[in-house]
Amino acid sequence: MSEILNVQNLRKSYGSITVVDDLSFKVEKGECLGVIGPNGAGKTSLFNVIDGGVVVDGGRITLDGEDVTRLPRHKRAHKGIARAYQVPQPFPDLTVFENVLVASTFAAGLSGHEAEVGALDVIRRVGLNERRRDRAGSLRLLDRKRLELAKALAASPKLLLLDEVAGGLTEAEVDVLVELVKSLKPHYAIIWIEHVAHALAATADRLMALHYGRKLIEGTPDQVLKSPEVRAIYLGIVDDATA
Ligand SMILES: Nc1ncnc2c1ncn2[C@@H]1O[C@H](COP(=O)(O)OP(=O)(O)OP(=O)(O)O)[C@@H](O)[C@H]1O
Repeated sequence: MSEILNVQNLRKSYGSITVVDDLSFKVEKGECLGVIGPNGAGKTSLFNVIDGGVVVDGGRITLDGEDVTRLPRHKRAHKGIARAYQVPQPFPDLTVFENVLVASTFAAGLSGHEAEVGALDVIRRVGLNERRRDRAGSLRLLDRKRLELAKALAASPKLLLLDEVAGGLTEAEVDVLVELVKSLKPHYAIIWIEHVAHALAATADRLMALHYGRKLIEGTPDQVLKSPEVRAIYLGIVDDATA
């Protein structure tokens, strides 16, 4: 496997509040790193500094060996960082195909036939082929999540940032999404922020728990979810051993 993202000693503060505190980790192609932490732990802030929405105060971010720390967001997108959001916001009056075509045209810089082929390919991969002519506004939530993923994939990313994409889904729908993310895993480096811990446990190779912007622990899902620190701080459970 090849290293796609390497983050070293990242720091970001807003005044006296440090939201990303000396954070270092790596993600390889074919790997999914799950990120958990209580509200306000700095998970969204971490995605913001990785995708270039927010400029870091210190540290270094490399993508596939190239330093992107000072690049603006749109340039990082062209280099291969794509993000899918919790609340999909497609153009509701455009079809599924047209929405993805917009992404493959502008984010991937494709045009004409190439853009159309690229859009149809990712639509198939997320399981929306049957619905490609439907208005995005008519889709149920799971299909809107699929469309959100297709738009991110249309940019031909190396690194896929999944920002609480399981939010709002039923248990059965989460299972479908988990299978979809698993099918994508071999082709990308994935970081998945999620409050639905069992979705991450089923998908991620490693979990990283954040607390006040700091890495609390990183390890296999089992190691992290069973660790006394995570149980105490993230899940609010105090073991006898830590009480
Ligand atoms: N632009 C900003 N200015 C000031 N404080 C900010 C800003 N953005 C985030 N914060 C603060 O940074 C901290 C981390 O927020 P962040 O949204 O990254 O946490 P989170 O782990 O994603 O939380 P949640 O699970 O609720 O989404 C919070 O205390 C938040 O209030």
